[in-house]
Amino acid sequence: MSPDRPTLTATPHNVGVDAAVAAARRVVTALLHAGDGSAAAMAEVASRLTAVAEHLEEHAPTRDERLVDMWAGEGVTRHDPVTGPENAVAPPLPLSGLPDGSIQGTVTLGLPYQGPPGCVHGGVSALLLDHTLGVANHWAGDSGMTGTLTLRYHRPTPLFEELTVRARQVSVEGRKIRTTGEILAGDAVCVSAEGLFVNKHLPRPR
Ligand SMILES: CCCCCCCC/C=C\CCCCCCCC(=O)SCCNC(=O)CCNC(=O)[C@H](O)C(C)(C)COP(=O)(O)OP(=O)(O)OC[C@H]1O[C@@H](n2cnc3c(N)ncnc32)[C@H](O)[C@@H]1OP(=O)(O)O
Repeated sequence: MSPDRPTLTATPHNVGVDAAVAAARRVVTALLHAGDGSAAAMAEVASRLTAVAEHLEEHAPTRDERLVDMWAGEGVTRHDPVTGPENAVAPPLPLSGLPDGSIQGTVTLGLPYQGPPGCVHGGVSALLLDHTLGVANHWAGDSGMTGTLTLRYHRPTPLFEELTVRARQVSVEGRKIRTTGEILAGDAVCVSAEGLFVNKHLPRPR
């Protein structure tokens, strides 16, 4: 972590659940690449993956216990579907704070996130931006829940290329927080977002 660019998201460890999740992401991507015409022994793959899922389910804590754990301490940034090293659905997108108060991260998305041919699904872009705007609010000090998120899709967002996702808080008036952000490929803005967040926080599970 560089001192003028603090990391705002959990750093993945190469052991424990983080390593297993990294492997699971590879499996999801590899299955999509393989497709139905693959020469891989899919019945055996399915059986081995089912055995893994059953092993995990058998040893998991209760859902209530897990929710408490997720919402305590550093856990808060470990499970979300955008940055979370414990969440195989997350690309993941690491985010850092910049000296000007904005935040930024880079990510390259593959086939699991495809919408139009060779391009990122618009809902996936919305997910990345909603979360990044939310983290920008935390970083700025006033945060809340998304009330309205307005997106403009300027040009198709490419898969397989490094994207920059960035956001900044623009204003706070009473409980209303305005935040903006973009997804860029190189210097070109692919998607821009304007969010109206309302300062409200649901209680954390205990
Ligand atoms: C130091 C290091 C820091 C870094 C650490 C990082 C840690 C990061 C950790 C974690 C990051 C998390 C990032 C998460 C990002 C994802 C966020 C989400 O996905 S949130 C889920 C989706 N959103 C919902 O489910 C909301 C559902 N809606 C509601 O609950 C309510 O409708 C809510 C809260 C939006 C408003 O309800 P009310 O009752 O509290 O508010 P009322 O009193 O009605 O309105 C207050 C003012 O806001 C306006 N307002 C209300 N709702 C609005 C809306 N939907 N759109 C626009 N304005 C709205 C109203 O017009 C009013 O304005 P007037 O004061 O009259 O000027």
